[in-house]
Amino acid sequence: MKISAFKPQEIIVSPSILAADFANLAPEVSGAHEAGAQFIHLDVMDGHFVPNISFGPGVIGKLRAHSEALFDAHLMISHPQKYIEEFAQAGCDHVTFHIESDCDTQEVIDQIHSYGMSAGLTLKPGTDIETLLPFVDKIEMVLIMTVEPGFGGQSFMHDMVERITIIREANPKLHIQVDGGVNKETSKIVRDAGANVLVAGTAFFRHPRGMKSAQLELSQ
Ligand SMILES: O=C(CO)[C@H](O)[C@H](O)COP(=O)(O)O
Ligand SMILES: [Co+2]
Repeated sequence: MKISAFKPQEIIVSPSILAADFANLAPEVSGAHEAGAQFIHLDVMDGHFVPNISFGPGVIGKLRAHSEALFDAHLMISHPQKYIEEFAQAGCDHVTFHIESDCDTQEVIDQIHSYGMSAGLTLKPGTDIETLLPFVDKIEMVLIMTVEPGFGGQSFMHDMVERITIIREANPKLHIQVDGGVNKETSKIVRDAGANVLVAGTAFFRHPRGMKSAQLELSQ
């Protein structure tokens, strides 16, 4: 699945498997797609760029056979340039990395594109949004973090919402993804501001009435 199959006006839910049952990841991923999610958000953490360790290309490669959803990797790692080929081979369709990573930003964007994947850039809440502006015409998606990266289940940072408007004005054709504390209430706020890709971990996989209810609440 390619991101070009989706329009930036289209509302897309990207469930973060960080909140799924790690002992049952294959049915969690296939169930999310069956519930209507068109992306699967894969939070890769190296214990260095962020204080947490999650999973890597090995796990993603095993999951690939269980879903036709767009595999949307969010790399929270210090040296993304070392691993792009591995994420491509694992079956990722899209790779987002952090502008604070220790790499040449344009070189990593080009590397991602060279494997036929779409590229995304993101930034921590404390990083100036202006740093992203030189790249908005070079990538397919911007990810606005609405929590400090590293852990699921945190509260949505309302003061990040104005970043969505800034990016939407800078490039109306970009996909704008929001990640962190997205639920029934906050999804409306970010959609109204111009975001179209909604990452949800806790609100999706731990919804009391299941994934289909979560999908409906996040996209309506
Ligand atoms: O990138 C992330 C954390 O760094 C996760 O994608 C995010 O936190 C999703 O979890 P939740 O919806 O529970 O906030
Ligand atoms: Co994420």
